[in-house]
Amino acid sequence: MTATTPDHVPSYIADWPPVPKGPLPPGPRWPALVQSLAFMRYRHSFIPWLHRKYGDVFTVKLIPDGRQIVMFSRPEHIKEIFAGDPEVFYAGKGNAVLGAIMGEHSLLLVDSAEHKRARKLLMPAFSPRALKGYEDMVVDIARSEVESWRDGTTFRSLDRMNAVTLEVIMKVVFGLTDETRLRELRPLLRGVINVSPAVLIGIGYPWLMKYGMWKRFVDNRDELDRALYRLIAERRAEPDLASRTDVLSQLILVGDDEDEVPLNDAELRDQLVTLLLAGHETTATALAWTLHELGRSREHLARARKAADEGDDAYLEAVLKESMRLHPVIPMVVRLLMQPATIGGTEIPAGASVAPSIILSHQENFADPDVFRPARFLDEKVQANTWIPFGGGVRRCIGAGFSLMEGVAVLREMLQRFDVVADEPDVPKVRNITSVPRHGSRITVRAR
Ligand code: HEM
Repeated sequence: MTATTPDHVPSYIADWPPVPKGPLPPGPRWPALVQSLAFMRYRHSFIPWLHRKYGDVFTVKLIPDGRQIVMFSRPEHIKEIFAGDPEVFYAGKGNAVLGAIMGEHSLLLVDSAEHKRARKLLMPAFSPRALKGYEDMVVDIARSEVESWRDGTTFRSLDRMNAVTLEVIMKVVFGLTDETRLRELRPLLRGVINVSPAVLIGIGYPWLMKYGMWKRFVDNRDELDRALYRLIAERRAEPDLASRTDVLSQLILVGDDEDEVPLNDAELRDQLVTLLLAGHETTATALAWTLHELGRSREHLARARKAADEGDDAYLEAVLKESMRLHPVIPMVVRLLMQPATIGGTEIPAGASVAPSIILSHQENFADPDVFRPARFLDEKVQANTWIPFGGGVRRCIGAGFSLMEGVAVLREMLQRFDVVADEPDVPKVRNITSVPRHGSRITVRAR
């Protein structure tokens, strides 16, 4: 906390522009705390309700300081936001609450020149060529998961998909193969992943860190950091570094042959934790929703099974995309305005945020929005800036291609061996920032 920050203001918003006072698009007049609770807990009904009541552009006010977020859902508005000047449309500042976990260098948290540099250094590890290099490892992980399943068993697919995507992060992103190391890291990583919103909000008040769940969080994070710094030092010393195909090895090498300062240890640590938190539960959730949809329809299952048998990855990718449309994992994308900006003819003052609503865009901009129809991503032209599960512009999810590659590999391995049945409908529940299936997307698997 800075010397001038009063005690009741969390440190992560201390350097934000002041909360604007001028007129903004309409929205509820309730206290910020009430709006925040509705927004966080009931977003799948609250946001469509706001849209029905106030129209295409509306404003909500959130804690801790009653700051306004102006929500948009029309493609032409979303386009303007994604194309906005990154010096004005900040994405990182809005994620500052995650700083205590992800670290100050995290790609998700930085803006401006720092973001440009980090993004440039990380991009090669997510290029189509790099993704091809990871695929065999992902297939092995998916295969060994599926081989552990028994005919006729019923389980929460979300839990199994979380286990798969955590293995993928540890082996493909961190490049760990040694079972002892994996055993050491797994609980530390889970401790960071399972951090509760109360811990996150409390992190803005450093004096709290000596107590209870905050102390446990800080101790776990510090132990994880020590393990990660050891891993980075060992990897730097690996004689076969240049030929390794994991993400960490590529991040260590990048910049070496260019006019760019390579990532230092603290930056590498922050990007590893960021990739873990941004890539693990999101992909698992998307897969769990996909299994839910396939499990509910014999017709879609049969078509996807055929695609798995024939190696028709394009169809499996369309299944994933349609599932992510119908069940957005992340509800919205936020940009904090550092200067006033005009979106769709409305001037929004500096200090407010603008946010394309993924939930609304995926409903309002598609025909028969409640129907699960993967073919819309193959036979029909999807209009730009309507399907936005990965955000857009210079901040678009760097792991989008990675997660689709991973999702297709898991579906292919699974569907070649098992059919899935989902007996009960599932509904979204908010878990931190992701919208997971409330009942974990329970499925029964039947050997083919
Ligand atoms: C279904 C899976 C995923 C979903 C739905 C998802 C969604 C998103 C969204 C909405 C954003 C913000 C984009 C914006 O502000 O415009 C984002 C950013 C990001 N995602 Fe993902 N993501 C997924 C998987 C992954 C994976 C697998 C990784 C890495 C292994 C990853 C790493 C990141 C990073 C580092 C950013 C920050 C990018 C930046 O600010 O430049 N994500 N993701």
